[in-house]
Amino acid sequence: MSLELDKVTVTVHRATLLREVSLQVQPGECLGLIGPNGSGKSTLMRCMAGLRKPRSGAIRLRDRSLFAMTARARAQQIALVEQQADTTERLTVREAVELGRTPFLSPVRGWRAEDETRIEAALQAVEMTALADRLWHTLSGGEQQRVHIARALAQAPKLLLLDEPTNHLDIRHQLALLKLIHDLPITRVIALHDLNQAMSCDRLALLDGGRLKAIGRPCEVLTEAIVRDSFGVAASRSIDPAGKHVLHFSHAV
Ligand SMILES: Nc1ncnc2c1ncn2[C@@H]1O[C@H](COP(=O)(O)OP(=O)(O)OP(=O)(O)O)[C@@H](O)[C@H]1O
Repeated sequence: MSLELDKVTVTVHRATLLREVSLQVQPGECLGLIGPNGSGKSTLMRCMAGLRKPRSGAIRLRDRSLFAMTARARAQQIALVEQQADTTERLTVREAVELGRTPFLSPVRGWRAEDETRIEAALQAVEMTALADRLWHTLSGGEQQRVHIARALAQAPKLLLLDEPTNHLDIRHQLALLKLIHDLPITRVIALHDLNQAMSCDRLALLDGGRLKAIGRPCEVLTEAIVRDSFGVAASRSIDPAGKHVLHFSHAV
């Protein structure tokens, strides 16, 4: 599922949050979204999910305008895991994950065995099967985050958008989640703060002050000069024994 943004500009009152951002996400690609705090990553994610309409510019999902689609049609294709998601409902973990199947249900299309299978697989993928009957509000931050991801997986999206999904997760669950995302055969956009984790994406898009500053292969985008300029950090880069580029940060500049 391809996604194309053409000169997307978002304003709030007099502030411009995104300025003429144009990019294409190719089918099956994992595009990492990086940038300092406040650079516009979450705003761009919400635009890509169809939750925020740009003031100008176009967003097309496989050649179709995102905003010409109904919310239900969008939800059948796109899943978004937001940075801060909460619910006041008294839900169990399983019920929270079942919400991922809502876009596919209708009066003529009830709950099926296929939905059940997807719920079980999603719970298993994030290692939450054992906690399936626990109440959502009793979970830790990291466990809640894993449930959000399970809900998005249960949605079986063609485009998966993840806004800092490793937030709250311990290092084992961070690595397990990144591997899970890496192995998914669908189009993915993932906002990450950890620049070394971002190195594993197929390509990176760097936002700075609401503008797209660079897009390309991770080793092209995350140069020492760009890290200094956009993130204000002195860094050096090396290649580890597995052939992966690794950034070493020394101090703020
Ligand atoms: N409703 C709003 N009114 C005014 N400014 C806003 C509004 N929403 C977001 N902003 C501002 O827009 C900018 C971009 O915010 P956004 O959340 O997209 O950044 P981000 O790159 O995701 O940041 P972070 O890395 O801190 O999560 C920020 O400066 C933020 O303060």
